[in-house]
Amino acid sequence: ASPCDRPVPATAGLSHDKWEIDPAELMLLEELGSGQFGVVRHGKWKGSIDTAVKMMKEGTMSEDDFIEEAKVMTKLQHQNLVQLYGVCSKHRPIYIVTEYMRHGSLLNYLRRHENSLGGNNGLLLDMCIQVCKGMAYLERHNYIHRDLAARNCLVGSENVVKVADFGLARYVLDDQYTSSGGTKFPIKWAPPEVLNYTRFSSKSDVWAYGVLMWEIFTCGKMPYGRLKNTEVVDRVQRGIILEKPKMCFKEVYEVMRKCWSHSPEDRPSFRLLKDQLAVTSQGLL
Ligand SMILES: CNC(=O)Nc1cc(-c2cccc(-n3cnc4cc(C(C)(C)C)ccc4c3=O)c2C)cn(C)c1=O
Repeated sequence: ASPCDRPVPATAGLSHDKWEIDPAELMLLEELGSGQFGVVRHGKWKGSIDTAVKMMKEGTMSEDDFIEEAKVMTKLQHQNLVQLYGVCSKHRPIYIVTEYMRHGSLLNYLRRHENSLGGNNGLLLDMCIQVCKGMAYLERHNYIHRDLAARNCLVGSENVVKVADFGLARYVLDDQYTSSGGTKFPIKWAPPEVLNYTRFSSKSDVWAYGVLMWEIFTCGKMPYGRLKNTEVVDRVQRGIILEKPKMCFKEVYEVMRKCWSHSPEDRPSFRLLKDQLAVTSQGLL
């Protein structure tokens, strides 16, 4: 449309593309690792703000759809969500710039600190509660994660835990990851309705959250051990659930079991889980 008949955007933010970051303001530092979309580096934004910069490998992501969604994602702000600062979309590869978490993934943190975390039910339960708060915020905003797991949570200073990469699963082009038959599909975190119909919802996130609680209380064990994906699908569909981790209070295991109710309606919301875990935590500690 010609500029004259294009409506003036309601808020200044829209007109100045405030989700667009000028790459000249970014200083790229050491490599942090690589994920579904390629290499991620530590970076400094405007000279002082610590960031993580995902450099999107060509062909790994439906970029235009993501750039559209980024406008929504930058508005999701909570102390237990890894903040999306913005994108550099005027060049290729595009960059996704987020908050930096100094201790890396929760899964590696649990495995590295098993000895000090092992007996500390208070700390482990606090980690569960932090993730639950982040997920309750997403639930309130009708936002589904689609790949909640300890590997997709990050740890900052003072044992802060935040949920990362929420909603990004929708933009992955690798069908080994997106189709439930694919080798990269997170079968062990998926409820029956996702295994059978890929029907994602906040209640499928709640199932995955139960598995994440199990990961936390086992200090990062692989759910179902070395069972093949087909064996896990069979067990989940027959209602066989993960056993209680040795060091876990039975009241906490009860919460996990509710997250693994076969039908989504019987699973608690994150809102309810948050309150239940707070009560359990006061009762036990
Ligand atoms: C020492 N500190 C750090 O390492 N800190 C950090 C490491 C990473 C990091 C590094 C390498 C790879 C990945 N990674 C992992 N899994 C992913 C999974 C997906 C989905 C779509 C499959 C869910 C998408 C992107 C990623 C992804 O970028 C991350 C998050 C990100 N952030 C914010 C940090 O503070």
